[in-house]
Amino acid sequence: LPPLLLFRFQTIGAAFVAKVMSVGDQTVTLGIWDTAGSERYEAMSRIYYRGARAAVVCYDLTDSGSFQRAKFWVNELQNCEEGCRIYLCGTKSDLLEEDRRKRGVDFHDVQDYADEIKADLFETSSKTGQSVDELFQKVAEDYVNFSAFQVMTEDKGVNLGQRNSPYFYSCCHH
Ligand SMILES: Nc1nc2c(ncn2[C@@H]2O[C@H](COP(=O)(O)OP(=O)(O)OP(=O)(O)O)[C@@H](O)[C@H]2O)c(=O)[nH]1
Repeated sequence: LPPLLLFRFQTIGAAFVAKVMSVGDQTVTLGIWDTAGSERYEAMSRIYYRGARAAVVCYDLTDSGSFQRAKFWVNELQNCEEGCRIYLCGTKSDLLEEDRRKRGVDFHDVQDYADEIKADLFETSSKTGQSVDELFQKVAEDYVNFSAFQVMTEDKGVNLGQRNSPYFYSCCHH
Protein backbone atom coordinates (compact mmCIF):
# COMPACT_ATOMS: atom_id res chain seq x y z
CA LEU A 1 0.00 0.00 0.00
CA PRO A 2 1.21 3.54 -0.60
CA PRO A 3 2.02 5.03 2.85
CA LEU A 4 -0.89 7.47 2.74
CA LEU A 5 -3.41 4.62 2.74
CA LEU A 6 -2.06 3.26 5.99
CA PHE A 7 -3.61 6.14 7.92
CA ARG A 8 -7.20 6.16 9.00
CA PHE A 9 -8.86 9.54 8.75
CA GLN A 10 -11.63 10.81 10.96
CA THR A 11 -14.80 11.75 9.15
CA ILE A 12 -14.74 15.51 8.67
CA GLY A 13 -18.06 17.01 7.75
CA ALA A 14 -19.95 14.08 6.30
CA ALA A 15 -19.94 11.37 3.67
CA PHE A 16 -23.02 10.57 1.59
CA VAL A 17 -24.34 7.37 0.06
CA ALA A 18 -27.67 6.53 -1.58
CA LYS A 19 -29.11 3.07 -0.95
CA VAL A 20 -32.00 1.69 -2.98
CA MET A 21 -34.29 -0.55 -0.95
CA SER A 22 -37.42 -2.59 -1.63
CA VAL A 23 -40.34 -2.44 0.74
CA GLY A 24 -43.15 -4.68 -0.48
CA ASP A 25 -43.79 -3.54 -4.04
CA GLN A 26 -42.30 -0.11 -3.44
CA THR A 27 -38.79 1.14 -4.07
CA VAL A 28 -37.32 3.57 -1.58
CA THR A 29 -34.05 5.41 -2.00
CA LEU A 30 -32.44 6.20 1.31
CA GLY A 31 -30.10 9.19 1.29
CA ILE A 32 -27.62 8.39 4.04
CA TRP A 33 -25.28 10.97 5.54
CA ASP A 34 -22.48 9.56 7.67
CA THR A 35 -21.74 12.52 9.92
CA ALA A 36 -18.67 13.04 12.06
CA GLY A 37 -19.03 11.58 15.55
CA SER A 38 -16.35 13.80 17.02
CA GLU A 39 -17.60 16.69 19.18
CA ARG A 40 -15.16 18.87 17.29
CA TYR A 41 -17.47 18.77 14.27
CA GLU A 42 -20.73 18.96 16.22
CA ALA A 43 -22.00 22.14 14.56
CA MET A 44 -21.24 20.70 11.13
CA SER A 45 -23.14 17.47 11.85
CA ARG A 46 -26.21 19.53 12.63
CA ILE A 47 -26.27 20.89 9.09
CA TYR A 48 -26.48 17.36 7.69
CA TYR A 49 -29.20 15.92 9.92
CA ARG A 50 -31.51 18.94 9.69
CA GLY A 51 -34.88 17.73 8.40
CA ALA A 52 -33.82 14.06 8.56
CA ARG A 53 -36.65 11.52 8.82
CA ALA A 54 -34.47 8.89 10.47
CA ALA A 55 -31.26 8.89 12.46
CA VAL A 56 -29.06 5.90 13.25
CA VAL A 57 -27.20 6.82 16.43
CA CYS A 58 -24.20 4.54 16.85
CA TYR A 59 -22.19 3.61 19.89
CA ASP A 60 -19.38 1.12 20.39
CA LEU A 61 -20.66 -1.94 22.32
CA THR A 62 -17.27 -2.28 24.01
CA ASP A 63 -17.11 1.33 25.20
CA SER A 64 -19.56 2.69 27.81
CA GLY A 65 -18.38 6.27 27.19
CA SER A 66 -19.53 6.02 23.60
CA PHE A 67 -23.05 5.13 24.80
CA GLN A 68 -23.11 8.28 26.95
CA ARG A 69 -22.13 10.32 23.87
CA ALA A 70 -24.88 8.60 21.88
CA LYS A 71 -27.38 9.83 24.49
CA PHE A 72 -26.17 13.38 23.84
CA TRP A 73 -27.05 13.01 20.13
CA VAL A 74 -30.42 11.48 20.98
CA ASN A 75 -31.21 14.56 23.10
CA GLU A 76 -30.11 16.81 20.29
CA LEU A 77 -32.35 15.02 17.80
CA GLN A 78 -35.32 14.99 20.18
CA ASN A 79 -34.98 18.73 20.77
CA CYS A 80 -34.31 19.80 17.19
CA GLU A 81 -35.84 17.22 14.83
CA GLU A 82 -39.41 16.42 15.75
CA GLY A 83 -40.22 14.18 12.77
CA CYS A 84 -37.04 12.14 13.03
CA ARG A 85 -37.25 8.48 14.06
CA ILE A 86 -34.31 7.26 16.10
CA TYR A 87 -32.51 3.92 15.75
CA LEU A 88 -29.87 2.95 18.29
CA CYS A 89 -27.04 0.95 16.81
CA GLY A 90 -24.43 -0.81 18.94
CA THR A 91 -21.37 -1.47 16.78
CA LYS A 92 -18.55 -4.04 16.77
CA SER A 93 -20.71 -6.97 17.91
CA ASP A 94 -18.06 -9.31 16.44
CA LEU A 95 -15.75 -8.38 19.33
CA LEU A 96 -18.36 -9.60 21.84
CA GLU A 97 -18.66 -12.85 19.96
CA GLU A 98 -14.93 -13.33 20.47
CA ASP A 99 -15.08 -12.45 24.15
CA ARG A 100 -18.27 -11.61 26.07
CA ARG A 101 -16.28 -9.77 28.73
CA LYS A 102 -15.57 -7.05 26.20
CA ARG A 103 -19.16 -5.80 26.47
CA GLY A 104 -19.00 -2.33 27.98
CA VAL A 105 -22.71 -1.51 27.73
CA ASP A 106 -25.35 -3.72 29.31
CA PHE A 107 -27.93 -4.88 26.76
CA HIS A 108 -30.89 -4.43 29.11
CA ASP A 109 -29.86 -0.89 30.06
CA VAL A 110 -29.82 0.06 26.39
CA GLN A 111 -33.09 -1.76 25.75
CA ASP A 112 -34.75 0.17 28.62
CA TYR A 113 -33.38 3.42 27.22
CA ALA A 114 -34.56 2.50 23.71
CA ASP A 115 -38.08 1.85 25.06
CA GLU A 116 -38.02 5.17 26.88
CA ILE A 117 -37.13 7.15 23.75
CA LYS A 118 -39.25 4.89 21.47
CA ALA A 119 -36.28 3.83 19.40
CA ASP A 120 -35.43 0.52 17.78
CA LEU A 121 -32.22 -1.15 18.87
CA PHE A 122 -29.75 -3.12 16.75
CA GLU A 123 -26.41 -4.68 17.59
CA THR A 124 -24.32 -4.73 14.43
CA SER A 125 -20.87 -5.43 13.07
CA SER A 126 -19.28 -3.72 10.09
CA LYS A 127 -16.74 -6.50 10.06
CA THR A 128 -19.14 -9.45 9.71
CA GLY A 129 -22.13 -7.46 8.44
CA GLN A 130 -24.30 -8.75 11.30
CA SER A 131 -27.72 -7.01 11.44
CA VAL A 132 -26.66 -4.19 9.11
CA ASP A 133 -29.17 -5.10 6.37
CA GLU A 134 -31.91 -5.64 8.98
CA LEU A 135 -31.29 -2.17 10.39
CA PHE A 136 -31.58 -0.38 7.04
CA GLN A 137 -34.55 -2.53 6.03
CA LYS A 138 -36.36 -1.42 9.20
CA VAL A 139 -35.51 2.23 8.51
CA ALA A 140 -36.96 1.93 4.99
CA GLU A 141 -40.07 0.03 6.14
CA ASP A 142 -40.80 2.52 8.91
CA TYR A 143 -40.33 5.39 6.47
CA VAL A 144 -42.85 3.90 4.04
CA ASN A 145 -45.36 2.91 6.73
CA PHE A 146 -45.04 6.13 8.69
CA SER A 147 -45.37 8.31 5.56
CA ALA A 148 -48.47 6.37 4.48
CA PHE A 149 -49.96 6.86 7.95
CA GLN A 150 -49.22 10.59 7.78
CA VAL A 151 -50.89 10.92 4.38
CA MET A 152 -54.00 9.11 5.69
CA THR A 153 -54.29 11.34 8.74
CA GLU A 154 -53.59 14.66 6.98
CA ASP A 155 -56.47 17.04 7.75
CA LYS A 156 -56.99 18.30 4.23
CA GLY A 157 -55.78 15.21 2.43
CA VAL A 158 -52.98 15.23 -0.09
CA ASN A 159 -53.37 15.29 -3.83
CA LEU A 160 -50.53 13.12 -5.09
CA GLY A 161 -51.29 14.18 -8.67
CA GLN A 162 -50.32 17.73 -7.84
CA ARG A 163 -46.72 18.22 -8.92
CA ASN A 164 -45.90 20.69 -6.17
CA SER A 165 -47.13 18.41 -3.40
CA PRO A 166 -44.26 17.76 -0.99
CA TYR A 167 -45.16 14.06 -1.08
CA PHE A 168 -44.56 13.99 -4.83
CA TYR A 169 -40.94 14.86 -4.21
CA SER A 170 -40.34 12.42 -1.37
CA CYS A 171 -37.82 9.65 -2.06
CA CYS A 172 -40.59 7.11 -2.33
CA HIS A 173 -41.40 5.85 -5.86
CA HIS A 174 -44.45 3.75 -6.54
N1 LIG B 1 -13.87 -5.29 15.21
C1 LIG B 1 -14.52 -4.27 14.64
N2 LIG B 1 -13.92 -3.09 14.49
C2 LIG B 1 -14.61 -2.08 13.92
C3 LIG B 1 -15.94 -2.24 13.49
N3 LIG B 1 -16.38 -1.06 12.97
C4 LIG B 1 -15.36 -0.21 13.06
N4 LIG B 1 -14.28 -0.81 13.61
C5 LIG B 1 -12.96 -0.20 13.90
O1 LIG B 1 -13.15 0.93 14.74
C6 LIG B 1 -12.36 2.04 14.31
C7 LIG B 1 -13.24 3.25 14.01
O2 LIG B 1 -14.13 2.92 12.96
P1 LIG B 1 -14.92 4.02 12.12
O3 LIG B 1 -15.99 3.30 11.38
O4 LIG B 1 -13.98 4.79 11.27
O5 LIG B 1 -15.48 4.93 13.26
P2 LIG B 1 -16.36 6.26 13.18
O6 LIG B 1 -17.21 6.27 14.37
O7 LIG B 1 -17.02 6.36 11.82
O8 LIG B 1 -15.27 7.41 13.34
P3 LIG B 1 -15.38 8.94 12.85
O9 LIG B 1 -15.13 8.88 11.38
O10 LIG B 1 -14.26 9.61 13.57
O11 LIG B 1 -16.74 9.45 13.18
C8 LIG B 1 -11.57 1.54 13.09
O12 LIG B 1 -10.31 1.14 13.55
C9 LIG B 1 -12.35 0.34 12.60
O13 LIG B 1 -11.54 -0.63 12.01
C10 LIG B 1 -16.57 -3.52 13.67
O14 LIG B 1 -17.73 -3.77 13.35
N5 LIG B 1 -15.80 -4.50 14.26
